[in-house]
Amino acid sequence: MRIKICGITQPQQGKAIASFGATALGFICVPTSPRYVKIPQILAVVEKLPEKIDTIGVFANTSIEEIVQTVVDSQLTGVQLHGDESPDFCQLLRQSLPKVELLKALRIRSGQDINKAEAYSVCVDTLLLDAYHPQQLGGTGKTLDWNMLEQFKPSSPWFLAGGLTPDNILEALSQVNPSGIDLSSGVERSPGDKDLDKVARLFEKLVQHRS
Ligand SMILES: O=C(O)c1ccccc1NCC(=O)[C@H](O)[C@H](O)COP(=O)(O)O
Repeated sequence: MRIKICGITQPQQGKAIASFGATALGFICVPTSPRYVKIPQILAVVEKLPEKIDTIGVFANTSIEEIVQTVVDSQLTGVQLHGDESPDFCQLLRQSLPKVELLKALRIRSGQDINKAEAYSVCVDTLLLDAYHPQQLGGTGKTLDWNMLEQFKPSSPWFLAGGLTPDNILEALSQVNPSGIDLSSGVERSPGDKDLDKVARLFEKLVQHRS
């Protein structure tokens, strides 16, 4: 299972989280977020990481030019679209970045939002299901209604996100079967400042899940 820790801002924390076993780190490229990082800050983290880890830039409702520039300059391996981007936008971005993993986040409020998944499955590599919040796009700490996802089996791989913590991860994984999990505020001291003790506890729980 892929394990993505999102909202990384500090090189030493990124390196430590990679050594615990994260398979992907996320960088918030959304200026209104308290976890916002610019290109030099992302590069400072990326340069300390082992090559095999995925590095994902998270964007929302911005231009293709801005995304491409950030991906190239920050040496990112993936782009997560976390706003209201349409399938057409995803397809255009794919043409500009054919070798970069493309993820589309869907913020789930109802079954209707889940039904949108298939339209994106054909134009992105991976889906990410996050909780809906009326004011915030992500990093909200709100959980999804996992019951709604018990039968969710899209044609592309998908991450479960939204309010996951070391305390609830086993319960979540007992109900749903994602290809990966994504955590941010559940392993933080404050926005952008990861709590390495919580990250360690998460990986202990994931060992229990496997055995
Ligand atoms: O984390 C942010 O501040 C953020 C801001 C704007 C768009 C997306 C953002 N985060 C995206 C993520 O992938 C988070 O990991 C995801 O929303 C889960 O967050 P949490 O509920 O805190 O685990």
